[in-house]
Amino acid sequence: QVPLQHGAHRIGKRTDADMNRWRDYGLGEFIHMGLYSILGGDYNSMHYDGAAEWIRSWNKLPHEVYDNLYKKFDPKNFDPEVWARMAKNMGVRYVTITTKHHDGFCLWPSKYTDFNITKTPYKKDMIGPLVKAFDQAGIDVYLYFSVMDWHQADWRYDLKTVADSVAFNRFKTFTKNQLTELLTLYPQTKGLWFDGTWDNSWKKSGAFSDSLDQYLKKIHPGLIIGSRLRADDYGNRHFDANGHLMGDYEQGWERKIPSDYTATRGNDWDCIMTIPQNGWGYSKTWMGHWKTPYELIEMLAKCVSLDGNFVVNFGPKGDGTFRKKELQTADSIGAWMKVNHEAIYNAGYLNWTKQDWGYYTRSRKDGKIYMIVFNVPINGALKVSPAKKEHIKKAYLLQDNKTLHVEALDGNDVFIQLEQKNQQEPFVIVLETGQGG
Ligand SMILES: C#C[C@@H]1N[C@@H](C)[C@@H](O)[C@H]1O
Repeated sequence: QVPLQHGAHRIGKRTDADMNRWRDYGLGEFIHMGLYSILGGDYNSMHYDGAAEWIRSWNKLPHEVYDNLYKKFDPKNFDPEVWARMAKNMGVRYVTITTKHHDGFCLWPSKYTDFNITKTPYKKDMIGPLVKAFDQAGIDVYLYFSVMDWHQADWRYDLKTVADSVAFNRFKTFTKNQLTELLTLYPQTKGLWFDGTWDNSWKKSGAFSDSLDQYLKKIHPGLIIGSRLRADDYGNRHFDANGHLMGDYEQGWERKIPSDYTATRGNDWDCIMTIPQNGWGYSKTWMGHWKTPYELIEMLAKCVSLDGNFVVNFGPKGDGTFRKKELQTADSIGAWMKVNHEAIYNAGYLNWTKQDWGYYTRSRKDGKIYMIVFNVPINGALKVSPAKKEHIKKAYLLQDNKTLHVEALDGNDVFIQLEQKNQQEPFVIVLETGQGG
């Protein structure tokens, strides 16, 4: 064990009510909205082939042009109730909204910088109405905040000189002030989602990140902060020098999912996922493959089966509306969730042998076991190998309670026979089990 001042202060999962609620969400939504939403990945009839919200870093787009986009920011068709209804229909139980991305533009009336929404044609706060609308829809709100802030003169990528440290100390105060402002203005917030903490300047500020984490939780008890905020005494992020998670959940699963339960190290975690290959802000041209609803539902099932949550990202256009493909995706996921949410909400890992047909989840409420089936074998028989001493008493389809034939095999293995094999979408089988035998 390496002696650490600013490593993990808690070993193991948080067990308070706020974190138990987070653990049971299952499905979430991420929303990236900002000045980049105006450009949609294009400038001067050219298309930026990076992530659309990073277009300011494109050498074909002068910083001055980007930084003056605030003069055009006017989401005339933005309606927070529409956003909240879309999320509710999709079945999400938490939403993370960008308040300030790396460009430093604030979607709330911050008094710590003029680079904020009150200076735009739109003028009004967007965060407040969104927090209210989602909160009223029963969807918990988390606020995304980028520590890296390209607009702030005191931002530093590294701390090489005394002058760097003096400037960065001012930047730390600015950051703490803005975060205090957000939690004060929007007290319904359940957590903060930090980003832009990978540079050396922040890695060298482990003590500050530790004190900031503790300060924010003191002024907002129960606040949930993932592992992307802190650095330890040696600049390690997410896991300290002793391999312990620094945060309430692991926040490293960006566009990737753990391969198996071991990869989760038994921590809480969630995966945030783009519908296109990459790109979080609105892009007029979705590069490469964009995921179908069934691909996203399979990712959701896999995440929940490994004790995680799955968060789908949406990038509204500059006018405040969503592209048709995103609305259709939200609708399709919502239609599936309406029938099958019991296998997702309040559910998690089951230590039975993974089978090719799909994923197991087990309800944390009543222990019920679910099979979320994506691949029906040619013989129509789904193999189930329960853990020792557990045996299958009954199997039935969640959607219509139709009982399925269970054929005993060696030990307590069984085949669950499907009468028909032409399912058109993922479906759920509920298993009732007994002990002994
Ligand atoms: C890199 C990076 C950022 N992290 C994701 C959550 C997006 O905000 C992307 O711009």
